[in-house]
Amino acid sequence: MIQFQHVSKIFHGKPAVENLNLNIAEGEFTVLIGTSGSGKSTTLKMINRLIEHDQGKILFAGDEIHSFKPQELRRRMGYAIQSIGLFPHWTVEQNIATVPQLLKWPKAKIRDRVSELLALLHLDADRFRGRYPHQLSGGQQQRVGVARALAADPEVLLMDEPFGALDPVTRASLQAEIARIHQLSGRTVVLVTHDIDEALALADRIVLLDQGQVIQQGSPRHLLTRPANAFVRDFFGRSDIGIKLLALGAAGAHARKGERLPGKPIAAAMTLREALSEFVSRQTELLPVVDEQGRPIGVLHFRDLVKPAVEE
Ligand SMILES: Nc1ncnc2c1ncn2[C@@H]1O[C@H](COP(=O)(O)OP(=O)(O)OP(=O)(O)O)[C@@H](O)[C@H]1O
Repeated sequence: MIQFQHVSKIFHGKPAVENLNLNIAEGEFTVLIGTSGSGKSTTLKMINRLIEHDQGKILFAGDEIHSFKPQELRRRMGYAIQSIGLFPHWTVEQNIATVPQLLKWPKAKIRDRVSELLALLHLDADRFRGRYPHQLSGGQQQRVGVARALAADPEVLLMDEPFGALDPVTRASLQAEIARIHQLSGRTVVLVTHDIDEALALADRIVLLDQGQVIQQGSPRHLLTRPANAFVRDFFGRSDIGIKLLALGAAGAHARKGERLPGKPIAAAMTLREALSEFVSRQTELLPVVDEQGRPIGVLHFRDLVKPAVEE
């Protein structure tokens, strides 16, 4: 879907991105992560030509991005950023409708789409569509920013620290929304973050950058279990790697199916990292597991945390 071939960007004689090769498949959730100044935002902005690359080729859907008009690229790619960039004198509805208006969608279709997106992001349409950005909390503004990026159902969603500056609870709930939207829509997503747990929770593929170069790329499990060098190991936190691996597994996949146990159950979708916390805080070695509808599916055994999943 998006390919970088030997791409470099040089600012004032210094490369911000150097000889970058990336292949982002359609439908894939790619997370760009790295130290501050490693070139993450520059890489993202080169995709929709907010920054023009100096060397190499960037292909979108098979064609060099210079063959597209920047406006066309930006209509086909939603873009959400930390500072949100909502228009202050426009209502929530007008902000979300920016691209559909440009595309001259009929009024009724725009209204329906705004309602649909507000519902998707858990904002009550009747209460929020007429409000102005200053009448919203920071988290609500970020939700509207994400809704705006999704409005015209873009082929690609580009996000630069979209959940930055949020409290951990709101951040976790927006992360869950994005994961759900990605699963439902099957859209290609490229997200920049410096939050390792966010990257591990969301990514199909992580691209770790340092000083404008890719140090390693692969699935979260691959980077945690087969780090290419000491930098990668240190970046993901040597002592913490086991705990981070637990965050990649779900209780449902590790539960012994068919077993039953009374007591307060945990959800099948709970990560093994959270389950570990439950084992310790409840001082138990067995936890009943239920599915989304609350039906019992089995029992998670403490000792099974370190075994491969029954099915994953
Ligand atoms: N417009 C610009 N002019 C000059 N230098 C720039 C410009 N934009 C970025 N740079 C430089 O390019 C390098 C990469 O910047 P970039 O913003 O891509 O990094 P980043 O990984 O997104 O960093 P952070 O996590 O701090 O946001 C940095 O050294 C930065 O100072």
